[in-house]
Formats: sequence, structure tokens, C-alpha cells
Amino acid sequence: MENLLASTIDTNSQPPLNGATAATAPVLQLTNIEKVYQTATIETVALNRVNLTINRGEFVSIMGPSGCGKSTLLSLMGLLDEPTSGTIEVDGRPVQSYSDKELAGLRNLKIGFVFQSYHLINDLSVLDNVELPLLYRPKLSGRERRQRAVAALDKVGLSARTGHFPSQLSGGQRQRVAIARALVGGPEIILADEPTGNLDSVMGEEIMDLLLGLNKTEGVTIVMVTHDIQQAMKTGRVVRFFDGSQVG
Ligand SMILES: Nc1ncnc2c1ncn2[C@@H]1O[C@H](COP(=O)(O)OP(=O)(O)OP(=O)(O)O)[C@@H](O)[C@H]1O
Repeated sequence: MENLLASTIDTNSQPPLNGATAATAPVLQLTNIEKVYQTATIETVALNRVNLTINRGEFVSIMGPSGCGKSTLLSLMGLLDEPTSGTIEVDGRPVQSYSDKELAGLRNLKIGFVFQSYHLINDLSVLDNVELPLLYRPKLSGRERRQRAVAALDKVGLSARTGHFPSQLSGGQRQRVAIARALVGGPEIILADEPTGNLDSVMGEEIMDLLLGLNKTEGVTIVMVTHDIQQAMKTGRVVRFFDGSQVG
């Protein structure tokens, strides 16, 4: 699974693409996806017959009102949850055909997550937070883990803050740490759930520029949920949802 990083770099040596073209290979493909949440009192159809293809190198925004299924969609794309019906394919292969070990590898290596509220561990330094996902990679030495974490922090412009704790950082800096943590494993895809939702407009712009740069210069495929139309318009494609269905 370590080769995923290498294959990412090979693939992305091509010019990065914003927007789907026939020449780009789908990295994620959702076909006829339905997700129904069943509780004791109510059944909620969170996603209804969703068909969505994400091509390698794209930056796609997902927009829609609260409760329309955006986070549900992201957790299905991140293989954190399963659809009630329909098919998810990763690199052209249905998720059901991957073994549990392969799926764990995909989640850990291929996909990085960024959340609105950062999800950092307050008791750990910036460097330790970023290094955390690498602890699941026994083949890496402690030194290699540290080097990769420092390199990821460098990419987000925070190499001077490795010894800080999250409480000593601004919101924008915390989100940068979270992005470094998402990047440290060398993922092909970043799934970002309202990454600027807790930030003021200046810090939000900075984070948006960082994500745009990662997409453009490193070819990282990004799917971002946002309520901000101006940010969405900077990405290659905007997909709109309403009541669990795509409306544009
Ligand atoms: N674990 C769950 N159990 C039951 N219902 C759920 C669960 N998760 C989400 N839902 C419901 O599914 C629907 C879609 O929720 P989801 O969180 O995907 O929406 P969203 O578009 O991300 O909303 P927001 O913009 O407010 O974050 C909502 O009606 C929600 O109440």
C-alpha cells in the first residue's frame, strides 16, 4: 500500500485538471447511491439515487442547505460508512471487492479528511498531531515519521510552530495543522467538510488558497463541502444538493 504515494506522484506529474474531462480517470464513482438512516422513531432518506463521479485531479465543491446530505456523502466517499444501496467504486473497483485490509489501507493512505472544527488533540503538540496518522504504519521508523510530519507542516507554512499546542494557535493555523495531518500520509484525495466554516473571511481565504495550491501544484483531488458560493466558484466544479438529491 506504500506504493499509493508513488503512484499519486506519477499520476500527478501530468498537468492538474480542474473539471471533468473524458481523458481523466475516475478516482471515485458513486452510482445510484441511497442512504437511509433508521432510528426507533423515524426513517430519514439522507441520499436518494445519487450519481457522482470525481476524476483524478479535480477540485469539486458540494453545496446545499443544512440537512441535504452533504456530510453523509462525504463519509460515504471516505469509506467511513456504507450506502443502503448503490455502488461506490474507487479507482474503477467496487468497494465490496476490496478486502478489509485493503479498505483500511485506502482509508489510511489514499484519503485525508479535514473537518470544520479541526479535530486536533489539545494535549499533543502540533508535530505530534500531524504525526499521528503515521503511527498506523509500522514500516516507517520514528525518524521517518517525524521527517514526514515536518515536511507536511512545511507545506502548510507552519514549520516554525512544531512545538506549539493547538490552544496556542489561531483558528486558521489550527486548520493548517489539520490539513498537514491530512497530507502527511500522501493522500490522493482530500475530503474537506466546511474547512473554512469556523474561520473569519481572511483566514478562510488563506485556507482556500492553500487547498487550491495543493490541488494545482500537487494534483491532490479535493472534494469540499461549503456554504460559501464565492469559495465554491473558485473550484473546478460545483455540485448542488437538495433533500438528498443532486439538483445541479
Ligand atoms: N447518524 C444519523 N442517524 C440518523 N439520521 C441522520 C444521521 N446522520 C445524518 N442524519 C440525517 O440525515 C440527513 C442528512 O444529514 P447530513 O449531516 O448529511 O446533512 P448536511 O447537508 O451535511 O447538513 P449540515 O449542512 O447541517 O451539516 C439529515 O436529515 C440528518 O438529520
